[in-house]
Amino acid sequence: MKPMTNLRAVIAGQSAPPPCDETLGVRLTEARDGYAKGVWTISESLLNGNGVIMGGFVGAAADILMAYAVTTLLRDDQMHASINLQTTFHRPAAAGEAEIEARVEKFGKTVAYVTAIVRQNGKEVASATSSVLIMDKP
Ligand SMILES: CC(C)(COP(=O)(O)OP(=O)(O)OC[C@H]1O[C@@H](n2cnc3c(N)ncnc32)[C@H](O)[C@@H]1OP(=O)(O)O)[C@@H](O)C(=O)NCCC(=O)NCCSC(=O)Cc1ccccc1
Repeated sequence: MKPMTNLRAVIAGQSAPPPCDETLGVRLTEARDGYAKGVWTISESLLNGNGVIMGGFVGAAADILMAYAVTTLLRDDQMHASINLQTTFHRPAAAGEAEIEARVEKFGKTVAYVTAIVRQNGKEVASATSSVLIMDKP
């Protein structure tokens, strides 16, 4: 495995984001108290055969913001991993800009329950839920 990126350092502006953020075009704009917000610049390279954005990429973008929301509540000696991800596609997403907001709904000792909403042109494009395992760093 490659070295880990410390998401707390990313939030603090002290580290570059992990490669997946750049690959997908997701940029964190705010993260605090179990909440994270970001802008997703959606490339045409993510279009599917129907001419809309492939649903898996929409879920992945939401997953990225949910990770930042959880990170705001972690101790420095903790890390996390998503253990499931469910995305509902309310409208097709198009190439261009979208906004993503993520919230930790419940932060337990070992599992956090997180939701996210993806909006484009002021309309809800997708909503996502995820359970996230909280672990001690090795
Ligand atoms: C169509 C339906 C599933 C159901 O709609 P209904 O319950 O009948 O509701 P309604 O008709 O009210 O429509 C709701 C809103 O949607 C809008 N709209 C609809 N169609 C289009 C359109 N063509 N283009 C633009 N907009 C369209 C429509 O104007 C309305 O918007 P509005 O309220 O006026 O602003 C809708 O929820 C939807 O498109 N969800 C997203 C599904 C999605 O993107 N999935 C992920 C990608 S699939 C994948 O990756 C797998 C794959 C891989 C490879 C190859 C192939 C597949």
